[in-house]
Amino acid sequence: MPNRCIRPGDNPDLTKERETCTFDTDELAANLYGSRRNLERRREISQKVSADPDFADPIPHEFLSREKAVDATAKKSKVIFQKWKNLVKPEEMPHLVNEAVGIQGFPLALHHAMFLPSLNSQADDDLAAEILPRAKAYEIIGTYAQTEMGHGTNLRELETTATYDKTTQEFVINTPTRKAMKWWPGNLGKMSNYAVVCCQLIIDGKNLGPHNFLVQLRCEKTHEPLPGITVGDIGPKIAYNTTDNGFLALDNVRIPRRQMLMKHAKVSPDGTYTPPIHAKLNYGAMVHVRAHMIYSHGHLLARAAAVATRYSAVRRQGRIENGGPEVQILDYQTQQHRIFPQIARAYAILFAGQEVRDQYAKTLEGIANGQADLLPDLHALTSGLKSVVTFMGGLGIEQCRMSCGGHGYSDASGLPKLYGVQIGGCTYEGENMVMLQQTARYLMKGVKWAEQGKSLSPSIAYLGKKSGKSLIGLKGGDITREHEAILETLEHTARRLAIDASQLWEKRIKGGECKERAWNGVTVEMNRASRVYTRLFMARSFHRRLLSSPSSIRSVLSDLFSLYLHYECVDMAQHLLEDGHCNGGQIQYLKKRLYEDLTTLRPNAVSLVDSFEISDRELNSVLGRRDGNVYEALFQWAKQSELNYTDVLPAVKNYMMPMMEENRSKL
Ligand SMILES: CCCCCCCCCCCCCCC/C=C/C(=O)SCCNC(=O)CCNC(=O)[C@H](O)C(C)(C)COP(=O)(O)OP(=O)(O)OC[C@H]1O[C@@H](n2cnc3c(N)ncnc32)[C@H](O)[C@@H]1OP(=O)(O)O
Ligand SMILES: Cc1cc2nc3c(=O)[nH]c(=O)nc-3n(C[C@H](O)[C@H](O)[C@H](O)COP(=O)(O)OP(=O)(O)OC[C@H]3O[C@@H](n4cnc5c(N)ncnc54)[C@H](O)[C@@H]3O)c2cc1C
Repeated sequence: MPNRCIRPGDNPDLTKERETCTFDTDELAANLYGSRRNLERRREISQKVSADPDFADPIPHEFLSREKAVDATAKKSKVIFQKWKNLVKPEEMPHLVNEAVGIQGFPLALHHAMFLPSLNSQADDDLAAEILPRAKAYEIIGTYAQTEMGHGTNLRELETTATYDKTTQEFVINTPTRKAMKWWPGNLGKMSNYAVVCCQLIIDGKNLGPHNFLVQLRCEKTHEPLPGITVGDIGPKIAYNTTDNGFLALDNVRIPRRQMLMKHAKVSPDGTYTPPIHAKLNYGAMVHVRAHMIYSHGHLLARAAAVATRYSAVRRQGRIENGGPEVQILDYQTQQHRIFPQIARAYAILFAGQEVRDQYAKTLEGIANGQADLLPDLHALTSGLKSVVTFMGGLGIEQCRMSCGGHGYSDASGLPKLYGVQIGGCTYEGENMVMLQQTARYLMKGVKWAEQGKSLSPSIAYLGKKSGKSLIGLKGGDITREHEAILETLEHTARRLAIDASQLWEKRIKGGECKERAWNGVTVEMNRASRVYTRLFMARSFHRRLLSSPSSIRSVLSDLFSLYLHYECVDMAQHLLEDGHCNGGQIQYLKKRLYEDLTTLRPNAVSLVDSFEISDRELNSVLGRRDGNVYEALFQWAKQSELNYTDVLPAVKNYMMPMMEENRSKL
């Protein structure tokens, strides 16, 4: 079967891997990206970006100072949003940005991820008509400023105020304390001249909670901060260092009434407040990013898996049999056990990410027609997915990094940067432990609805089912039946954990604790239930994709799905065993199946990561390059280090040489 990545001059070990491929890599890539046409467009964009001299990097970003890297990124962003803007469709933009600029952020990241979505979904028609065309034409750059130095998670306690002044029909935006300064918003520090700012809405002394307001921060001509505005960059971070995450203080800055985002909640000129149809529609920009970040985080893990798999195919170290040749490290079972589950999880996350994006689009449609009934389900699902996927991705990338040995620690591998970017997602858009509790709240309601025989939405329909005994290992050799047996066991476990957590909570309440304190006493169990609910959704989503896949890739996807299920179950063995639903023998069976899966997938491992269709430029990894010629490339990469510009560094001349000289003269 053809792996279409083979080229003359490639590392022979990698070519051999590609020759053992049992499926059509283009078929799988087309399935992953939605169609042949999408795949071709993806390639076209990659090729055109590589050929465009405006995107050329004289030296890799890794060797640039932060300021120079920000500069290079801004320069390329201008090219994207002027020269390229009309050459790509909106849905192709993330790929173009990844190819051209990389993953550490760019001046318009928050403009796209949150500023435009907030305005689109929350500004009323008048404000939208005025500001959206300007924002879409990049006449202005905006961001989303919500988090403060003192509060990020607990939005109800944000301190920035927007006090309505009826006499002038203006809001007065104010930062009352040091810790009320906005802190963290991406592109706030230096790039944006506007922001959607989240403030407590105060009318006649009454606090009506967090609402969003459009605030101009900088002069459109000079880009200097406007009077009353203190704004700047918060400094270097683990990653995202080409993003100017910023601080902002507002000193009684006045804005017209109509700059409140009033599509849902409204304030009339006389100060009458009309609440939205759903209390949390103001939080819409966060739901937007949570719904989209699942897919982009799947891609980060896919990159790490691609680097680790390809490198492990070209790296030879040690022998499995005495007297045999040095083996490809990919032949070690431990290496396969480290890397193959990351390939499977990356596919699983990408599939789930695509489903949740569709669900988000349907929910938005409903809201546009005045119906927010799909929102609670979406909020629970995106909160759970966001938490599980970012944590899984971080662990996975770190496994991939370690699996590359010493070279994985070098920036040349691209893996440290991937890890830094990925783990940001555990924190932004709601800290993971907090968001899992949002999911748990929904599950607790679901448990009650199921007890009352009420109808349940598809994502929690399992709460209303009855458990049979686990058929894992008992259904014979049919792989389809085995998949179903495992999915049923996962359903049982997710249901059991939710019911157990609900009972623990109730017990504490009956014991005299108030609901909230009782909740805090069971949150570890609540979050467990949320994670398994989410992992069940991911498994179901992968299964749906397998069942709808064309026959040409069904077999390899089925192998991958088997590995995914067996790995997840072994990873969650404690939960499967805890209530006796599964026994020790069944866990042993799952482990045996997992080890078999590693062997089954081995000949297709490189081809499975080739189907992620990540160009060398986008991958930005010396170890993961498609041709596998890593050793020469490593040397060429290191030569670019600024420490190598001279043979004798000033640091050596000024300090080390005199020290050695002094010590020698003492002898
Ligand atoms: C060109 C390229 C374009 C690409 C676009 C895609 C980009 C993707 C990549 C992105 C790049 C990276 C960008 C990173 C940017 C990062 C930005 C940020 O981090 S912005 C700040 C994010 N901050 C947070 O997420 C704060 C977390 N906290 C909260 O969300 C809330 O405080 C809370 C939900 C934890 C609690 O809120 P609270 O008001 O106190 O509510 P309750 O807990 O009491 O809940 C009451 C009720 O409401 C429901 N609820 C809560 N939130 C929502 C919601 N968002 N939607 C629907 N429903 C919600 C909750 O479930 C309760 O329901 P109930 O029925 O009563 O149980
Ligand atoms: C890379 C990056 C980009 C960001 N971009 C933006 C942006 O563009 N715009 C913006 O507004 N913000 C942004 N943020 C801020 C981000 O949204 C917040 O940092 C995040 O929501 C977490 O809030 P926090 O910092 O207040 O954490 P805290 O809430 O202080 O968390 C600290 C600890 O307390 C725990 N904790 C807090 N509350 C609870 C609870 N109720 N139950 C149990 N445990 C709890 C948490 O689990 C965590 O362990 C960004 C942050 C990062 C890292």
